[in-house]
Amino acid sequence: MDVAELTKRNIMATNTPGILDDTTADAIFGLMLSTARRIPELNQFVKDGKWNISLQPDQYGVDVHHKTLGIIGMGNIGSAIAKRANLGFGMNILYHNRSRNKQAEEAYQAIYCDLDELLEQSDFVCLMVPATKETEKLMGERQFKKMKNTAIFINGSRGKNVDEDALYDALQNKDILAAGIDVFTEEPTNPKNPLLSLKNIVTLPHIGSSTTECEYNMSKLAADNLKSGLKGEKPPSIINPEIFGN
Ligand SMILES: NC(=O)C1=CN([C@@H]2O[C@H](COP(=O)(O)OP(=O)(O)OC[C@H]3O[C@@H](n4cnc5c(N)ncnc54)[C@H](OP(=O)(O)O)[C@@H]3O)[C@@H](O)[C@H]2O)C=CC1
Ligand SMILES: O=CC(=O)O
Repeated sequence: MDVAELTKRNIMATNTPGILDDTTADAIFGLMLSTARRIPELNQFVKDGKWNISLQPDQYGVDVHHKTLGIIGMGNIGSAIAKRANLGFGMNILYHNRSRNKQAEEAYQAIYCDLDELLEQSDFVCLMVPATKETEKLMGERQFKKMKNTAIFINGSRGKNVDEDALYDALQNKDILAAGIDVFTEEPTNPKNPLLSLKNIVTLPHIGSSTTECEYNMSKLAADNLKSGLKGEKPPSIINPEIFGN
């Protein structure tokens, strides 16, 4: 939304913050586990009736626990991912924002890094920044080349934040081990998207907040916002409260 323009025209803008943080973090952490342990691929292997000898080394996944997770965008959802990773899986947390997140540093021993340092040191890189002019194609050829070739890239943010051609090349050339993505540049993605032809990527149809409970809670808050707005009252989660004056 162009909030500045809405404010100029005295139009209320609302959203549903907070409600989806844990639900989205569950989905993105699940994507990370699925990619590292190759769960969708091995699920298919069993269902296709191919499990007739013991698993071969070329089917092994990689560990998640005690590895280093780099979170680009340590905000609400990034912090919920860091909580799961650090307190649940004993992972070391690196993060990059434009500003420091002292709360995450204290609660999850997260270490602030510049972007290149994070990319070079992380076993998992998880992108959780908003889509802005500044973050468009934040992950491109140069950034994928900085990552370890044993590392896994996860995008739980917005498709536009990644150069999909560069991601394809990085996966195809084995510059990185694998990727898990919940979001695409164009959604729904074209079934001919070259990324879908690769074995070392796990894809989801933007399911971050898609649980029965979370969708209900978001709808309810959206309805509460609308009801207040229609009565001329300040909605519970208004983005531009300045239109009500101080
Ligand atoms: N997959 C899904 O279903 C969902 C995806 N999302 C996506 O996740 C995004 C993050 O959500 P949420 O955690 O709630 O947002 P927050 O605003 O809480 O966090 C965003 C973080 O990104 C950082 N950031 C912003 N711009 C930059 C930049 N240019 N460079 C580095 N860091 C930056 C911010 O820190 P600082 O300002 O200090 O830079 C902040 O820590 C959403 O914008 C949305 O696109 C959200 C919900 C569900
Ligand atoms: O990506 C989903 C959202 O709610 O934002």
